[in-house]
Amino acid sequence: MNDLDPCVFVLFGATGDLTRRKLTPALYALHREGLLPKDFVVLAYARRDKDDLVFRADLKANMAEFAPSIPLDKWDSFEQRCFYVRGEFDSPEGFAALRTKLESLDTETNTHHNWLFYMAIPPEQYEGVVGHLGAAGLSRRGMTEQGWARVIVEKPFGYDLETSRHLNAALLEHFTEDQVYRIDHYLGKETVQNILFFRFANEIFEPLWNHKYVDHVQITVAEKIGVEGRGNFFDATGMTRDVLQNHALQIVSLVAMEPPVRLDANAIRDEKVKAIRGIRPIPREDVHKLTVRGQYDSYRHEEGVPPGSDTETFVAMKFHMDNWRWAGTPFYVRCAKAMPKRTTEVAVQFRAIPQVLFAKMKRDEVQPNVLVLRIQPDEGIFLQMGAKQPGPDMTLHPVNLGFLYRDEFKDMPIADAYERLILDTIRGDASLFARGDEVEAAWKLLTPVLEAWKERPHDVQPYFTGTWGPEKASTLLEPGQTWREP
Ligand SMILES: NC(=O)C1=CN([C@@H]2O[C@H](COP(=O)(O)OP(=O)(O)OC[C@H]3O[C@@H](n4cnc5c(N)ncnc54)[C@H](OP(=O)(O)O)[C@@H]3O)[C@@H](O)[C@H]2O)C=CC1
Ligand SMILES: O=C1O[C@H](COP(=O)(O)O)[C@@H](O)[C@H](O)[C@H]1O
Repeated sequence: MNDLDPCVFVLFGATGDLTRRKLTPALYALHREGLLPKDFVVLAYARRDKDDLVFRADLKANMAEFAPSIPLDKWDSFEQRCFYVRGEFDSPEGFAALRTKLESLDTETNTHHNWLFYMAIPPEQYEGVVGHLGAAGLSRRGMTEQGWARVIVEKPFGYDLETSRHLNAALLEHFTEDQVYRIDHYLGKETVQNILFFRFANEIFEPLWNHKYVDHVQITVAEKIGVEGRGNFFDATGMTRDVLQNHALQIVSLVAMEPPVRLDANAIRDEKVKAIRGIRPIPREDVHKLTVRGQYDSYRHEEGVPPGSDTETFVAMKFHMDNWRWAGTPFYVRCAKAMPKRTTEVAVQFRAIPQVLFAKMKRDEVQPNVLVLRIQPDEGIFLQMGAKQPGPDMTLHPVNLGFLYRDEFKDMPIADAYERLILDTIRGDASLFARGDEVEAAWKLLTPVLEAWKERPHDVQPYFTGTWGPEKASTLLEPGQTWREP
């Protein structure tokens, strides 16, 4: 056991997809590994007529469906920690009953009035639930002497700049920013966290990490799958809102940021928000030159997608950075579904050599160095170098230096991102969570682009499933640059 604060994990959305697919396995895995606080209980607040026993059976069924490989050897002790209270989201009486239940759990289970509220619910319900928590005295804004209250909010954090500001204001009416944990599950991925370690624990790369040595950076978030039955949700959202605004921009900020003054939540997030603010706004007249949208061929036949939909399943953007470190080094970001493979990577392409020694070779025979941070799958880091191919000729051959997590950390499987992030909320460490100003900075950059796209809906280019997207994406690149095939 550990010295984490005891607490109650109050779950809103106990029957939802996120709870079934992600939260149940993560909570149980943490319990099984002995990583939860000794005194820790899960309390679901939901509208369906159930009791503790039915709720526990449902959780067990989630494990069978979504995490069958995790042994249930410690299930009995886990389910003893799980409770259910019935209530509506719009009922003050329901929230009063929740308060009574919390207080009785605090006494019975020694959870010290520490409450963690998880919003695994549709975003349109956030404001109402948070308001009721405030009205019932559960948010305990600014009160610390009686234990802590924290709220975990799931993406999307708004739909554009205005709605994100509205959501932040609604949260801050009842909680302080320090109490709010906005989850972006990419930040819980081991290899995304490793971007920070790789950059700031290795002296050799930091001097090269700037416009003088880096020609450009490519960030790819590619999924092999299409919308997989989520057509309704996805068609109203699109790839830009679903992935680029959050996951991809979080990666951009970690790659582009300056070293934080210390490794704490606000110092890290101060630098990340500066990095996002450093991206040059895309003027309306340049939107069609700096962004490309695509849609995979069978998208309009997916369930829930209207026949004439112009929603993008592929998006690529070119970002110029208006800061000292990256001036003149573009960042290319592409996020897409129905790609040839599932892969997320950062490729830092260094500048070409001056060509003096190899003047007789064609330019593209001397490939510039590329550093690839592979975030998933086959997590690892590779540095592409040029080496002499054995033999009588002076032939250059690209080779890789690198490591794979699965070889290097054999007995340390990579945990699911939700495990790490839930643990951090209990620890009270918000380093891997998006702060309100970061989210707003991202929307400030993208909202004008989304607005401009509305005027040119037919710019969405078709592409074949299993290809790297529309040809037009290459028009974003500068001469001599090509999109990588990860
Ligand atoms: N699913 C995923 O993989 C991911 C989800 N998210 C985010 O997580 C959140 C939840 O998503 P997801 O689980 O997919 O959503 P679901 O629609 O599957 O689940 C919603 C949950 O909220 C409950 N709920 C909705 N309205 C009410 C209401 N008026 N009163 C009481 N309960 C209500 C539902 O209860 P009931 O069963 O009674 O209707 C259900 O438990 C969303 O914000 C989503 O964007 C983020 C990343 C990934
Ligand atoms: O948030 C989301 O992310 C997933 C991709 O996550 P990954 O961990 O599998 O890379 C994406 O499929 C989904 O549309 C989006 O909402």
